[in-house]
Amino acid sequence: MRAGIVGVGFMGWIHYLAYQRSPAAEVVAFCSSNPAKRAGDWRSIQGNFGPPGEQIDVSGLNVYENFEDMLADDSIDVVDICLPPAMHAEAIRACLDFGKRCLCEKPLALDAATATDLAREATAANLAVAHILPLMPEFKILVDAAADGRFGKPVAGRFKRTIGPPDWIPDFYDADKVGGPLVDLHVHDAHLIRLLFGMPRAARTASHRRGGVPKFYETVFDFGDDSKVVSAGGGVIDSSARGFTHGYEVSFEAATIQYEFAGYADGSSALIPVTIMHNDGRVERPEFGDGDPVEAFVHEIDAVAKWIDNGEVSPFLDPTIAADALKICEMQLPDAE
Ligand SMILES: NC(=O)C1=CN([C@@H]2O[C@H](COP(=O)(O)OP(=O)(O)OC[C@H]3O[C@@H](n4cnc5c(N)ncnc54)[C@H](OP(=O)(O)O)[C@@H]3O)[C@@H](O)[C@H]2O)C=CC1
Ligand SMILES: O=C1CO[C@H](CO)[C@@H](O)[C@@H]1O
Repeated sequence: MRAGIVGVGFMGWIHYLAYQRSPAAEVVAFCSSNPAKRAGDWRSIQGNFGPPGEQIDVSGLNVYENFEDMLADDSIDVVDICLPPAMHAEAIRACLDFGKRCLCEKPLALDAATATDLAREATAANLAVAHILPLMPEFKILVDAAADGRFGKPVAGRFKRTIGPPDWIPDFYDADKVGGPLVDLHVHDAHLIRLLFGMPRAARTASHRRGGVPKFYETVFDFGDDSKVVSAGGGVIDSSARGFTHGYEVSFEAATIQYEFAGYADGSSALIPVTIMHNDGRVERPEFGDGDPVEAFVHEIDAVAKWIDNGEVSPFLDPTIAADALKICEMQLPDAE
């Protein structure tokens, strides 16, 4: 599979690294508004995991300033959209108009209505959405276990995802540009909850807000009966000492799985490794390699290559489920109850 990346920022760089490692895919082109990046100087890129941006060799790549010029490049099988959230819908529609298939970073759009329209207009035949959690081994175990029933059905889940102030993201709390932490951050867990438990019918949320946009929240989801007890919380705390925390405790009928990772501004970190507490009292800690965060993106790119090369659509990349994740985020808004 031959890809062209648009938007050379944090995710553009991480996806680029994943293509270098993927046996099934390669980057053949990229599009950037920045002349230094077009010349291969990607050292200005900032992010919160993975290696820092580097000088890359652009000699074998088709480099574009104008997105439409890249869309007309016949050597590209898939356009990899790594633009900010507010630019996703227009970029996807431009790909569809040119008859190009695309992979778009999460969130699919800034609101559920636009996301639902996009999923309908595009379909899973020509649009994939890059929701990474189900491809991270620490989270994949949950979706795999729910799918194969090895521990019975999932019956309860508590999810957590919290960051320090994301000062590196302009307009973070602007509902028309990024959408704040529910749409940009919690959407990861909303997508996972949708995959594991199906669609909740409502939610009750308590939140601190900034300019009307939830900043820190706790939500309990309503699935219509008490057979599924699911909650999620997180957002932004006021301390830059926190880099990033995510984790969960998910109970299946026969076992409960726990995991949590926290990274701090001083470079330290804390980990509760994936721990399976079987109902019969056994404790199991499966091995998941060295925790290299780029590896999950290699799995993601490999899944996209299967889609492009064989038409095999992964449910993890399905735009309808990505749109459902945004519907869940909107259930959690203060005026949604
Ligand atoms: N899956 C995951 O774990 C993560 C996903 N994301 C998602 O990836 C997407 C991109 O986020 P991220 O890479 O962090 O963002 P960055 O700001 O780092 O990169 C976005 C890039 O888009 C290009 N761009 C073009 N026009 C604009 C504009 N008007 N304003 C800003 N950038 C513009 C720029 O690239 P250029 O200079 O080349 O034009 C910019 O570097 C978002 O949807 C985000 O939610 C983000 C982090 C983690
Ligand atoms: O996982 C992530 C860390 O936080 C960022 C800011 O909300 C998100 O964009 C990203 O998806």
